[in-house]
Formats: sequence, structure tokens, C-alpha cells
Amino acid sequence: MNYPYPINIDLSRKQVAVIGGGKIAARKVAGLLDAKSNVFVISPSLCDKIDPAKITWIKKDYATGDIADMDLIIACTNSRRVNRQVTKDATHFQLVNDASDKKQSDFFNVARVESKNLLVTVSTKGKSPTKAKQIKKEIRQWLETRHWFNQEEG
Ligand SMILES: C[C@@]1(CC(=O)O)c2cc3[nH]c(cc4nc(cc5[nH]c(cc(n2)[C@H]1CCC(=O)O)[C@@](C)(CC(=O)O)[C@@H]5CCC(=O)O)C(CC(=O)O)=C4CCC(=O)O)c(CCC(=O)O)c3CC(=O)O
Ligand SMILES: NC(=O)C1=CN([C@@H]2O[C@H](COP(=O)(O)OP(=O)(O)OC[C@H]3O[C@@H](n4cnc5c(N)ncnc54)[C@H](O)[C@@H]3O)[C@@H](O)[C@H]2O)C=CC1
Repeated sequence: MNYPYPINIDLSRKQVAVIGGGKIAARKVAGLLDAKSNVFVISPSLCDKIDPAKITWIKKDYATGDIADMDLIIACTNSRRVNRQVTKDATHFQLVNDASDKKQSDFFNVARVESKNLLVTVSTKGKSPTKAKQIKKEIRQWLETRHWFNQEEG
């Protein structure tokens, strides 16, 4: 992604589909629940890091048509073929993240540092997620030395 357009999205009134129920799905689901979105997981299995009480679990293999009513979609099965099919099935008004192939993604997830009054996000434009994670940690260490970052008021 050479020309990213950064935005913060309010997902609290949106339906988000996560295809796949493994470790990566668990990370994406955690962020989506923090954002108060309505999460639907489409997957035959669910790892123990995803609480079925907090999502709608559609217990099946992905099939065309499953994402018809979804606003935002994250494809993170361990099959690149299935993930690619999800991108193919999406309409032009749905945004898809293919966690296994950045070239097939309309949007990327970002690393973040957050407090009550501040949100700092980090992206390497898809070049190195591990580097984004490391830079996030360094930014957090610096921010934690700033009084206003830790302030609860204001
Ligand atoms: C393009 C993007 C799309 C997206 O997922 O949105 C993407 C893609 C891919 N990631 C891969 C691997 C890893 N990703 C992580 C971690 C994170 N990845 C995240 C984002 C993004 N990852 C987007 C671009 C971000 C940017 O612009 O910098 C973070 C920041 C946010 C989040 O996931 O929510 C989160 C850190 C969260 C945090 O700690 O804060 C780790 C490390 C770890 O898990 O500890 C590894 C293993 C090490 C390695 O392999 O490098 C692979 C290869 C998969 C394979 O092997 O097939 C692909 C596929 C590809 O590159 O095509
Ligand atoms: N973007 C990112 O941050 C990262 C992405 N990845 C990618 O994510 C993929 C998934 O990784 P993990 O979660 O660790 O794999 P995993 O093996 O833990 O989980 C895979 C999940 O996909 C489900 N699944 C398989 N076929 C399916 C189908 N037809 N329909 C619906 N669900 C199906 C399985 O039931 C399982 O729940 C990796 O293969 C890799 O390509 C890996 C690391 C980081």
C-alpha cells in the first residue's frame, strides 16, 4: 500500500465479519470488541482465546454469500485460497483485510498506543508488521514518561 489514507473508524454500529477462528482471528477479534463492534466469526472451529459469548459464531466453512450483510471483513483463515475468495466475493462498498496477503487488502490493521486522551497508531505501510510492533513499544515507553499521557482527567 503506497498511498494509505489513515482514518479512525467508529465501528459501534457496524457488523464485522472475521473469517477463521485461529490465533490471528483472536487478535483481530479482541481489537474489534474493544471498538464495540458487532463481530461475526465464520469458522468451523474457534480457538480458546475467542469467547463465544462475545461474538456471533457461524460454525461452518466460509461460503460465498456469508458476508453479504457485513460492513467490514477480515479474512484470516490458514488457507490463502479461502481468504482470496472472500476478497473476490466482496462488493465495491465492502472493505476487506486479507491477513495472509497484503496485496489483496483494502485496509491494514495498525499497532497502537492508547490512553484516555491519546491514540497513536503505527504502520509500516505493510512492509514489516514486526517493526510496527517494536516501534509501538518504544513510543509507549516514551509516552509513559509524559505526565499528560497518564493523566485520567481532561
Ligand atoms: C499488512 C498487514 C495486514 C493486517 O493484518 O492488517 C499485516 C500482514 C501480515 N502480517 C504478517 C505477520 C505478522 N504480523 C504480526 C503482527 C501484527 N501485524 C499487524 C498488522 C499487519 N500485518 C498489517 C500491516 C501493518 C503495517 O503496516 O505495519 C499488527 C501491527 C496489527 C494487528 O494485527 O492488529 C500486529 C502487531 C500488533 C501489536 O502487537 O501491536 C507479526 C508479529 C506477531 O504476531 O507478534 C507477524 C509475524 C512475523 C512476520 O512474519 O513478520 C504476515 C505474514 C503472514 C504469513 O506468514 O503468511 C502478513 C501478510 C503479508 O504481509 O502479506
Ligand atoms: N496479518 C497478520 O497479522 C498475520 C497473518 N497471518 C496469516 O494468518 C493466517 C491464519 O493464522 P492462524 O490464525 O495462526 O491460523 P490457525 O491455524 O490458528 O487458524 C486458522 C483458522 O481458520 C479456520 N478455517 C480454515 N478453513 C476455513 C474455511 N474454509 N472457512 C472458515 N474458516 C476456516 C480454522 O478452522 C481455524 O480456526 C496464517 O496462515 C497467515 O497467513 C499470520 C501471522 C500474522
